[in-house]
Amino acid sequence: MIKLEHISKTFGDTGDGVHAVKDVSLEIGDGEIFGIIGFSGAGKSTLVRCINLLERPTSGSITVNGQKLTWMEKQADGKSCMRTVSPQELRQARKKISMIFQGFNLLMQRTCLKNVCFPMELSGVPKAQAEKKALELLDLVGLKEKASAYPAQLSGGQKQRVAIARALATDPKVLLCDEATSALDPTTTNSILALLKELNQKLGVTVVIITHQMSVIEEICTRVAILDGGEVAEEGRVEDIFAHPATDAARRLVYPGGVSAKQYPAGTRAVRVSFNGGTVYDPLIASLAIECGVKVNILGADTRNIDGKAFGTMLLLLPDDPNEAAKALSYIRSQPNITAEEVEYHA
Ligand SMILES: Nc1ncnc2c1ncn2[C@@H]1O[C@H](COP(=O)(O)OP(=O)(O)OP(=O)(O)O)[C@@H](O)[C@H]1O
Repeated sequence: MIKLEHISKTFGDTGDGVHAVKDVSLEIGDGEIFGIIGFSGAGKSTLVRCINLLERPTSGSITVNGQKLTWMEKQADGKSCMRTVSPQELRQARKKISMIFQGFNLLMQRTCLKNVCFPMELSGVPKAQAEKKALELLDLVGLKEKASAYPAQLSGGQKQRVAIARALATDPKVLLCDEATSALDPTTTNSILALLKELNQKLGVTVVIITHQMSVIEEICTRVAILDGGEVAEEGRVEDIFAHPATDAARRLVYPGGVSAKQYPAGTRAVRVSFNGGTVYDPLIASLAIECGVKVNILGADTRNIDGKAFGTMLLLLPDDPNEAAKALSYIRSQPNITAEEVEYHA
């Protein structure tokens, strides 16, 4: 379990410094794949780097794998001050909290095998034992045949696989992924996300992913926190956030293009249909035509399929005939897992 309590981080002076993270509290369960998403500058990297104290928070308590890494302590003058574990305890704790990065951070003069051996060398694991484990890990990430290749000879996706193998060398319980797929093309991104999901299931490792791409969250996370201006704007199950993005930040991330009615002429009647997790591709438009004899046009759509369920919104043009429009509206409203609102038009 990762428990963050009232984490704040200010760079520079507390007065006029940058408040990168403001009073963030989160709990991430063992074995979860948890996403932290936000726009550039929202404080994602800073927050995730607080989890392993690569960044020391200004205040707040951090507990990882049952161990308090920072905590607040009352002083004689009544003020609270932050305490941290000793450097030696932190080194031990970090073995169980690995991290991968957007830029892979591989050692370019070392072969893939030696890169994976590196954390084991630091821990004093005998060479033969380290090499045996490194080969197993390279096999696990599908790159055994690249053991003696150098990072420069690998593609971006392969480099990230080596970085993942290296991150697993200390048998971590937590894997922090800082924009780990942002430098990769969509196909490679998907293969790395599939690998992370597989490792989560096989090894039970807790995965924390920070990203600015909702598609990454959608692909593998079960829960997500949305950071906005250093604060948690929203937190919850991915499908709930997709169904009902309650904050402006969530709406901008979930539906960046939005579905706007403003581009259509005044007087047009339309209905905004929100899909709240029913079976995907329920043939709403077709059944409107067949069961009600009403034809509607799709003006815009921004829908997503998450685990076989439909989320998102669709803007439908209602027929000019008021009776037909009423019929269509009442049919749409009678459908399960759908909400419908008539859209107001402005000239
Ligand atoms: N070392 C630093 N010194 C001063 N300010 C910093 C430092 N690191 C981050 N910041 C500031 O803290 C804020 C949050 O930055 P952070 O990198 O955590 O955001 P982010 O959400 O990860 O952004 P991005 O997606 O662009 O990486 C930004 O305003 C940034 O300029």
